[in-house]
Amino acid sequence: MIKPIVMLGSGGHASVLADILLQNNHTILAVSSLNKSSRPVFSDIQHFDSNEDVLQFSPDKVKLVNGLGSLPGQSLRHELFDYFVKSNYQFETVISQNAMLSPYSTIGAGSQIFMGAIIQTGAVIGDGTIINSGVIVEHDCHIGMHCHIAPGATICGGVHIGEHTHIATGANVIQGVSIGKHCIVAAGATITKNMPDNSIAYGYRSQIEKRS
Ligand SMILES: CC(=O)SCCNC(=O)CCNC(=O)[C@H](O)C(C)(C)COP(=O)(O)OP(=O)(O)OC[C@H]1O[C@@H](n2cnc3c(N)ncnc32)[C@H](O)[C@@H]1OP(=O)(O)O
Repeated sequence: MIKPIVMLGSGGHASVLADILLQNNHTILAVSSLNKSSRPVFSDIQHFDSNEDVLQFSPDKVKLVNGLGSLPGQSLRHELFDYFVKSNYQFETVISQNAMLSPYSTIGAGSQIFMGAIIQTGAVIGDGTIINSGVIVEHDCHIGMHCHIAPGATICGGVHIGEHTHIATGANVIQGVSIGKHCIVAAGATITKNMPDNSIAYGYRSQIEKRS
């Protein structure tokens, strides 16, 4: 049975998710966010102003969708994920009908694959990771949990990316590179060398630095 959805958050990221869910014929029972959204996609959906209100829905009866966006240095998104998983909730995996996924790719629980994304054969996407609009994840890439691959980034074949790493919009990562955990690849950067955990890289001929 397809369980109805409770959405956490109602900002821009949540609205894209709601759009995909409705196109995929899901029912969104409620949205939880501090302020009631004026976005049309949420207009007919019940609103709660606290995440505590979500607990009134039994974990057996609903699935959650993590509608919080993710930018470098922010941790609320995965903290919320961990809090609700500890309370026995499951997060729905959201995949746009307009994404192209190889049947030989593996998509982790609660991950989100947006319009125009391409995920090739042998690729593995970790739990809770966002593959945003127009991202290319080439064959045999391994992307860890709670990463965000932002719009238009290209990850070439066989790349490994550790958990909680942000690959910003328009970045390019060449084939075979390893990027550690908690890294940031800045918007438009080109990565040609391995990056250690907790490092950041900027620019066309990317300088890799320790994160402060
Ligand atoms: C649907 C959606 O919208 S999802 C959102 C997707 N968005 C992203 O992925 C963007 C993520 N953010 C980035 O990539 C940012 O560039 C970051 C986080 C890496 C850097 O941000 P900050 O550390 O705040 O840099 P800040 O804005 O303070 O700039 C510091 C300097 O670096 C420069 N700089 C910042 N980002 C970059 C970049 N990507 N490439 C080159 N230079 C940069 C700035 O111009 C500035 O230079 P200046 O000192 O000469 O003026």
